[in-house]
Amino acid sequence: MGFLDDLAQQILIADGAMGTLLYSHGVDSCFEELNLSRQEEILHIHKAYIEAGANVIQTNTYGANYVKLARYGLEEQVKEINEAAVRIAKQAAKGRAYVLGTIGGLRSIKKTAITLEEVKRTFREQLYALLSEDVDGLLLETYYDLEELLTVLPIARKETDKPIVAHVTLHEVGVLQDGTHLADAFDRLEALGADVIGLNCHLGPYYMIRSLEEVPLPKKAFLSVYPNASLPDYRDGRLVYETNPSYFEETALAFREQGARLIGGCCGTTPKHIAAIAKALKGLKPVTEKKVKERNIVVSVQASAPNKKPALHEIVKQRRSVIVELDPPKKLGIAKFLEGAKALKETGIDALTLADNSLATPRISNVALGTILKEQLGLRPLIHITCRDRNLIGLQSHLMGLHTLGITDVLAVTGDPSKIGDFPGATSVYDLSSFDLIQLISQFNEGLSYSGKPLGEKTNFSIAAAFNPNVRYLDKAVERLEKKIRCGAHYFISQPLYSERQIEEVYEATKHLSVPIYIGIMPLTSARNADFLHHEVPGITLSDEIRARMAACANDPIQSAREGIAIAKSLIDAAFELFNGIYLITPFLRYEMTVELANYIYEKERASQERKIFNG
Ligand SMILES: Cc1cc2nc3c(=O)[nH]c(=O)nc-3n(C[C@H](O)[C@H](O)[C@H](O)COP(=O)(O)OP(=O)(O)OC[C@H]3O[C@@H](n4cnc5c(N)ncnc54)[C@H](O)[C@@H]3O)c2cc1C
Ligand code: MET
Ligand SMILES: [Zn+2]
Repeated sequence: MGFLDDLAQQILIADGAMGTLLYSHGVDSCFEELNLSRQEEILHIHKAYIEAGANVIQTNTYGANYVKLARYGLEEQVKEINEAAVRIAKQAAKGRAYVLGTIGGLRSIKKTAITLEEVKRTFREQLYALLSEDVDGLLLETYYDLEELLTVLPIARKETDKPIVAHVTLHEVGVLQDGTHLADAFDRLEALGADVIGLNCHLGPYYMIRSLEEVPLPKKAFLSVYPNASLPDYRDGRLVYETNPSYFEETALAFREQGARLIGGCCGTTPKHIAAIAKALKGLKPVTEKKVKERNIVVSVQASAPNKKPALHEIVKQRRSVIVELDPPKKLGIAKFLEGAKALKETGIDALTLADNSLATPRISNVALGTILKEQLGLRPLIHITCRDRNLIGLQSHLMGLHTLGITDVLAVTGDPSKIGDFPGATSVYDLSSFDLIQLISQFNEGLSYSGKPLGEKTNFSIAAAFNPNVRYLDKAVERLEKKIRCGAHYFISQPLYSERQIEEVYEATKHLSVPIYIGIMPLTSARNADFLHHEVPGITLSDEIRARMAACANDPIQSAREGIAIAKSLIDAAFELFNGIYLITPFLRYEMTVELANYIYEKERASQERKIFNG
C-alpha cells in the first residue's frame, strides 16, 4: 500500500506549520538552514506532528531554493539543505508517516519579480535534490500564481511517477489572484497529472470551506486542504495567528463534507491543531458524493452610462486633436494653474492632461484638479496614473474613484522611480508594470477587479499608454507598444520629439499599429533648458542647429521663448502631416507658450480644411 492507495480508502491527516512554529520559538533567520545546523529541533517538530496524529509530514524545505536561500547567502547549499531535510523527516517518520518533499511557490502578485525561466531553473534544482533522497511524494505548495504552478507541475510529472500534491493559494474566496475560479484551476492541475489537488495558506478554514463549496469532487485526483490557523494579526511588528485548536475539530468535519481526503494545516497551526483534526475525523470515511453550490457569479454586470462625449482615441482617429499637459503645481495654490487651464480651454483643446507626481515629486493630486477642471471649467481631464505611488489596493480604489467622479480618460504609466525625485528614500511601489496596469483597467472595463471579482458595473475608461521613442532601438520601443495594445491600450501619447527626421522615423516605425498616437511637442524655454534636455535627460537628443538657435539668444528670455516656440512650430509642421494627434507639454506652467502653439495648430488645421474644400 502506498500514499495514493491509502487516500483511495481513507482520510489522511497531514502535519501543520513548520515556519511559523519555528518563528514562535524565536527563530528569526533562515528556517531551512536549520536542517543543517539544528537538526534536532526539526526532528522534534516532525515527531510532535506525528504524535499528534499526522500520517503525512512534509520536509522543512518550503523556501529551500536558490532564490530564497540567496537572501541568506546560502544559494550554493540547495542540494545539501534539501537532502538533509528529507533525511530528518524520514528519521522522524520511521515508516509511521509518509514524507512529502515540499517545494514552495516563488511568485507573488508581482509576476515581473521572477521570470518563468528562473522559476523553472530554480524548481528543477530543488526537485532533483528532493528526489535523490527518495521522498514518498512531492508537495508543491503556496502557489499564488497559477501560471507558475502550471509551469512547474509538468516538470515534476515528467521527472517522477511518485505522487504529486499540487496546492494553489487563494487570493480571496473561490478565486486565484488572476481571477481564475478554483474549480477551473483544479481541472487544469488534474489534467497536468497532479494526483492530489488542493489549497494551502493565506486563508483560514472559514474561507476555504466556502471556496470548496463551489468545487466538485475531482474526477480522479484527491482533494487536500491545509488552512492557516486564522487570518493573521499584526502585533508589535510580528504576524500572529489565533490559536484555537478545538475550532479545527469542527472545521475538519466541514472539510470532509467538501470531499477533502488529505487535511493538515499551514501558517499558525501547531501539533494541537493537528490533534484536533485527527480527533474529529477518527473512524470517519471520506465522502464520495457532494452537492456543489452554484458559482457565485454576479450575472448582471451593468454597463455604465455611456460617455457623453466620444473618447479621445475615437476623436483622434477621425480628426485633428490637441491635448495639452499642464502639470499640477508643486505648492499649494492653484490660481495660476486655473488661469492656464482657462486660457487653454479657449483655444479649443480636447483635453488637459495632468501628470501624476511627474519626476517623482509631490504635486497637488491630479484627481482633485481633474475634478475641478471637469466640474468648474467643463474641460476634459486626462489623468496620468503611475504604478509607482499606489499598490494593488490603492490602484483599484483610485480607478473606482475616477469612475465614480465620471472621469474616463486615463494614461497608464510605470512612473519615474522615486530615487530621481524630491524624496529619494520613498518607496516606489511597482506592484504592477505599465502592462499590468493597462490590463487591469481593461478588466475594469469588463466589470471585473484584478482578482476577477465583479465590480457591479463596467467602467468605460479610454486607456492611453506611454510611448518613449527617445531610445537607442526604436524597434524595441515599438514592440512594447504592440504589447501594450495586446494588453488593451486604446492609444499612445509620446514623449517630446526634437527633430523633424525623428518624427518621420517614428511615423515609419508605427504606421502599422492599429491605434492612434499623439506626438509630444514641448517648447524649449532657454538655452539652459535645451542643454539640460540634451545632456541630462536619457534619450533626448537635440540637433546642433536647435541648440545653436537657443544658444544665440541665451541672455534674452523673451527672445528665447520666441525661438522655443518657433522650433516647436517647425516640429508641429512635420507632425501635422503624419499624425492627427498632437500632445503639447507646457513647460514650467508657462501656458502662454502652449496656448500659442494650440492656436497655431488650429489655424493650420482651418487653412488645411479650406484648401481641401477649395481644391474640391
Ligand atoms: C506621455 C507620458 C506621460 C508620463 N507621465 C508621467 C507621470 O505623470 N508621472 C511619472 O512619474 N512619470 C510619467 N511618465 C514617465 C514614465 O513613467 C516613464 O518615462 C516610463 O518609463 C515610460 O513609460 P511607461 O511607464 O509606459 O514605460 P514602459 O514602456 O513600461 O517602460 C518601463 C521601463 O522599461 C524600460 N524601457 C522601455 N522601453 C525601452 C526600450 N525601447 N529599450 C530599453 N528599455 C526600455 C525603461 O527603463 C522604462 O523606464 C510619462 C511618460 C510619458 C511618455
Ligand atoms: C508560507 S506557507 C507554509 C510553508 C510551510 N509549509 C511551513 O509551514 O513552514
Ligand atoms: Zn502558510
